[in-house]
Amino acid sequence: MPVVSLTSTLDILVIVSSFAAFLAIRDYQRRRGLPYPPGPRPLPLIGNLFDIPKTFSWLSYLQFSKKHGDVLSFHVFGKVIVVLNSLKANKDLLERRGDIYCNRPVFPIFEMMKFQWNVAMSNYTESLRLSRKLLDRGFRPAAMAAYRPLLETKAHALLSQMLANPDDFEAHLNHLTGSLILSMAYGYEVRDPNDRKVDASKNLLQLVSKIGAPGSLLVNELPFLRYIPEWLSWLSYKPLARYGYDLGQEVLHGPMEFVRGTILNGTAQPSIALENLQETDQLDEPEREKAEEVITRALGSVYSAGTDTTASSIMSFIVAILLRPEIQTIAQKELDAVIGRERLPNFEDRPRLPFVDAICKEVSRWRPVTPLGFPHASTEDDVYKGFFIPKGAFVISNIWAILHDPVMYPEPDVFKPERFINPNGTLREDPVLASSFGFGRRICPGRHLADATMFIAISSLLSVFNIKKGNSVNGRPDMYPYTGHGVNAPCPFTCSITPRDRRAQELITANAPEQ
Ligand code: HEM
Repeated sequence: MPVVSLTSTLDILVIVSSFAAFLAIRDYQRRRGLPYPPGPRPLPLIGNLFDIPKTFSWLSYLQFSKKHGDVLSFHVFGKVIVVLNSLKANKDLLERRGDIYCNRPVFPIFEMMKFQWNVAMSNYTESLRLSRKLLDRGFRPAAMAAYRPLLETKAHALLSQMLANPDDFEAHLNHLTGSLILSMAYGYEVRDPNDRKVDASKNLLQLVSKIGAPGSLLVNELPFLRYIPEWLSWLSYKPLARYGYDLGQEVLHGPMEFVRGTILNGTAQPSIALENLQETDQLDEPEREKAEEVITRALGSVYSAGTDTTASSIMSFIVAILLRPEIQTIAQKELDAVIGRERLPNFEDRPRLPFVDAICKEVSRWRPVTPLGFPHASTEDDVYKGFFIPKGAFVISNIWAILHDPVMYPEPDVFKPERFINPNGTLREDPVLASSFGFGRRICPGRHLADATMFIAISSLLSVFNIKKGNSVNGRPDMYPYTGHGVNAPCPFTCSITPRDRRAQELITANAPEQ
């Protein structure tokens, strides 16, 4: 008996080693002998699984890049993940070779959620191209100029909510960004502070940001785990997928059903949905259905991507003021000199408010809300700097590394709006900052809206409120931890937001929009 079992063990070893050798030779031939980009040494089978932390992975990638160079590769269960840590590598690949790096990687959990309808998850297909066209048109700078009165009104509503209930500042910021998108995209006015539509998009983005990073969920690395049946409750991914599916469908169809209802009863408000649906009127049936699908997908995608991102950035602005209160004093001096105390700021003031503008820029640099952007995937084998990048590789932009480069930005971890002010007091434009919105064909279509929202919210808050430290954060003053997820937001904290004086309070009340 022992002889037989020894033989079979040897047999298995021979079969496994031969298979591994076969895979290694096939891989070598495919690479034509070229190496993968450098990185930490992978373990057999699991590869670098344990080298990729579930949170704050951008910091680990940055450390690895100091040892191995700006283009890294990691291997997890045979999947190749390439991380680009410099502006040059991102521009060379994602922009100059944008036709190769325009797909999105496959995430089994998102397939289980049937989430491919979302533009951010979709490959660069014809339907995606049409959705992008619609979004690029709907959120282009000229369109943003037309939305300025809406943005200003929403900022005034933010101020009056802050005055009434300052402790709920996070909810008010989500309300601002969510209600803006719902109004622009669907003509839907959010009246209730607990509106489910705002919560649904925020919850969806938070879920996606938690489960969509490499190494964050085992089913993404071992797709067969998706078949674990539901009765093995704590091992099965099916309940999570169903929760994500339901949330996704609510975000995709809820507001569009609202628009269709208002068209039928004649109360539809101007919106990107209405404008595009009207254009489909002349189309015949199959084309019309396809066009409606493009509109639904495109707008569902901005609704899910545009709320939590901008709100989290404005939360980081509050954290920055708590850490460097003197910045608030300088900004308020500038606001008082340019605008006075008799009115609230508007977009026409922006060119004369370089310091406030520098604060907005520094927030995006200091705490980029999507430090790793969203992964691209390559559509064919490629070679860069002599390294082999296989078709289907995950390609990740380490936006954090670019915006924390100490040569470009000395003392990168310190919040310093001054770095964007020229010696003559004017604003220093910095094209590198655009990296916070990604690269190439998949660059964020909402970047102009995000920029305008941040300016109007930050300038309005500074003009009438004093933001100061609250009690403490978990007993540790001056510590403002972040989630470390794909959307990197501050963890809940307290602070005091009070009107600067009686005049400020009157201004807020006088400008509060009617509910
Ligand atoms: C501070 C705010 C924001 C930041 C930092 C941000 C950043 C990003 C980044 C890094 C990407 C991935 C780009 C790439 O793949 O290279 C992205 C994609 C996207 N963003 Fe934003 N974003 C913000 C706000 C918004 C807003 C307000 C909207 C909606 C109006 C929006 C809609 C989208 C969509 C739909 C995509 C997917 C694009 C695609 O896959 O083709 N984002 N964003």
